[in-house]
Amino acid sequence: MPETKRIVLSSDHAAIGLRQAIATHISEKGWEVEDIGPKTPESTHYPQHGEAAARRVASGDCSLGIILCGTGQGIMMAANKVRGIRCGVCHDTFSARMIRQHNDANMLAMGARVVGEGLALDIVDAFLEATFEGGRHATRVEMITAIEG
Ligand SMILES: O=C(CO)[C@H](O)[C@H](O)COP(=O)(O)O
Repeated sequence: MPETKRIVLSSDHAAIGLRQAIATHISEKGWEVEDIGPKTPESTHYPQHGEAAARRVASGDCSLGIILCGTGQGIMMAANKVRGIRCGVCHDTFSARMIRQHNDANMLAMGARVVGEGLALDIVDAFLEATFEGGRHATRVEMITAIEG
């Protein structure tokens, strides 16, 4: 579990309802939630929301981030352009656990047009409850970081 229990949430227009459900769910579990996503359903652009959330994590302001769009893919691609970010798209609980345990992911992306709310909340729980195992996985994460130059 990270030291700071502050988490940033964001999304584009495709995932506002799911984002609000996740905010409520994780607040009830004691997380301080910084929800920086759009409040109204007008069409918007996922790269700006992915980048803004990623910068909150990269700066250390938030220890983790959860970002959403229709598929999770575009917003994940944007977040991973920010130095220090390791974000994976997960639509199953096994992957959500493993990106923390093996990849030390600091952001989770999901697609609101892919998963229903019940599964999405289970995925969030799996992500938040898992911890990085270190050891051989730390070597590999360091190799990912080295690619950033
Ligand atoms: O999933 C997404 C990006 O990966 C976006 O949410 C999706 O492309 C938005 O589509 P539209 O503008 O048709 O609502």
